[in-house]
Amino acid sequence: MTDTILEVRGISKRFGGLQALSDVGIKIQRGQVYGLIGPNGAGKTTFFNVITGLYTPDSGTFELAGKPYQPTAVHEVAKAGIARTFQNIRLFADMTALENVMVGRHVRTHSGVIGAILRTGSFKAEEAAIAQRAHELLEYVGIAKFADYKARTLSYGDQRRLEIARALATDPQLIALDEPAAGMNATEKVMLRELISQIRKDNRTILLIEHDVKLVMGLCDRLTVLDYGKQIAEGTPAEVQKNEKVIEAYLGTGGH
Ligand SMILES: Nc1ncnc2c1ncn2[C@@H]1O[C@H](COP(=O)(O)OP(=O)(O)OP(=O)(O)O)[C@@H](O)[C@H]1O
Repeated sequence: MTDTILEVRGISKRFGGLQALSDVGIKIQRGQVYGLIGPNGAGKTTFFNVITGLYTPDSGTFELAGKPYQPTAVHEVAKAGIARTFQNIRLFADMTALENVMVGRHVRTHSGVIGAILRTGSFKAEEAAIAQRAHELLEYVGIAKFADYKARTLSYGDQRRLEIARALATDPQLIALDEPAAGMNATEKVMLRELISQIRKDNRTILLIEHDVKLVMGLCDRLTVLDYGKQIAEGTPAEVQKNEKVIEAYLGTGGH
């Protein structure tokens, strides 16, 4: 078994006259927290959208756990083992927290639509198991007490935790978090950091887009820095922090 979870090479994506990504490649090892940073508009979300099947790249190849992988449809990506959260939270607002996590879990179930309509014995048993697993995940992310609350009534920070629980429900090989700390206060950020560390300790691999540089530097094993769609640096946080191009992109005339 390979230790590389995701390897992508040569990803390019153009929107009209704008080259959003130019020949970007990353390699994420099992158990790593891998960061993706860069100034506004650098191409981070586009990259996430490409690897999770929302955008079709103009070029590039993908391997997931050593096998060729084609991120076509979003549900296929989840089945293949990549789960994600969104910069703009995308929960089912009028469903309970528990139901939101159960939806994520259905990616891994077998009874299917016919079983659901006929409410067969195996369907009911499977639903009970899904509900139990969903409860465990709500506990894991620290919001079990809100299991029966509608998602929209949860605080911003708790909604982000709920998105993480829903992503974990698919049993991903890789969980991709798009700006999980956005809009969080300092206390929520500390809790998020603990949660991400815990997810890693539990042998999950994490790809993280985050604007909070302190959070990224503290959490990531390696990171890639994008600027205007180009990969300007790759390495450990210590290496990246010293990189001239990175300093220029964030602080110099290239800052945008
Ligand atoms: N669907 C789209 N159509 C046209 N242009 C797009 C589309 N999605 C992104 N872009 C453009 O591609 C560039 C990269 O955007 P992207 O959202 O990937 O950057 P980002 O690094 O995630 O930025 P931010 O930190 O602000 O979220 C931007 O110039 C953006 O306007």
